[in-house]
Amino acid sequence: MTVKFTKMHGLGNDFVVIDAVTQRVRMSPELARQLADRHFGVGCDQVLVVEPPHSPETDFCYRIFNADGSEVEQCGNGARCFARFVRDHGLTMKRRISVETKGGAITLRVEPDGQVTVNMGRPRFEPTALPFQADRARKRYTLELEDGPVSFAAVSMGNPHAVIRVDSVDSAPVARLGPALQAHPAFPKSVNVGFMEVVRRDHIRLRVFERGAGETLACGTGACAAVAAGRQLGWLAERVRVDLPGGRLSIRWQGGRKHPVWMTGPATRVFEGQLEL
Ligand SMILES: N[C@H](CCC[C@H](N)C(=O)O)C(=O)O
Repeated sequence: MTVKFTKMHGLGNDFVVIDAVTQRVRMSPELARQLADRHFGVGCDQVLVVEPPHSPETDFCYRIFNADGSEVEQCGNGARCFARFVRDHGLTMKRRISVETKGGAITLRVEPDGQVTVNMGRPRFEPTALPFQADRARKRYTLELEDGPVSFAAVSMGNPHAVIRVDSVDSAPVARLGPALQAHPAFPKSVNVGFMEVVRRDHIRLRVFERGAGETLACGTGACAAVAAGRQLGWLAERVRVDLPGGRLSIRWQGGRKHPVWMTGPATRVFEGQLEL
């Protein structure tokens, strides 16, 4: 069976995007792994599958599979690429699109300049962001790892994040600490590990070792989690420029439990292709 796909990226965080609205596609963890393989498949950090909505309030459903085949709750860069994909493929003419994900419904706005603004929902700092029980009031946790204690903020953007403040992202031990935290019993579902350098109150640099994909060139939910954590800890302003290895995102969070995190950034189409499944 021939299935069309589009290769896209959000600041270098790359995706294979498949229209399962007009095509009959049954995604599986095994197929996602095959598609994501950079030698035997197309190659990507995540596979995104666009499906019809389950509820009348939303326009679409979109499913997210990491390169390791795990299906996850949310993907910020993927959401922007999803919005561009459904318009480019004539699945909608809307500029304001609502979509269901495993982590909840989000709304997207395609700007006249082609950038996409996403309401990523409210950040959650409760221990639900951490499977182990912890003091709700605590804004940072410390775990004893082999190399010593590591302090981090725990934030859920629908998917789990641990945000570590570092002096410099260039020298941050991303390849060592990322996997160590992900393997820790405190995170039985693993975790996305962000390394945040605060340049100014309105500017951070960030690297993210992602769950199910390793270090990526950008992570949208990671940028939202880092800004929410930094603001919660009093280090950041409401509007923050986030510089990731693959480029820049604009993140805004007013703070407080009621307000969502807003993310604005690009969505790029690389090529169209087709698969024999
Ligand atoms: N690796 C993430 C999913 C992709 C998130 C990232 N690509 C983004 O842009 O938010 C997880 O397992 O929760």
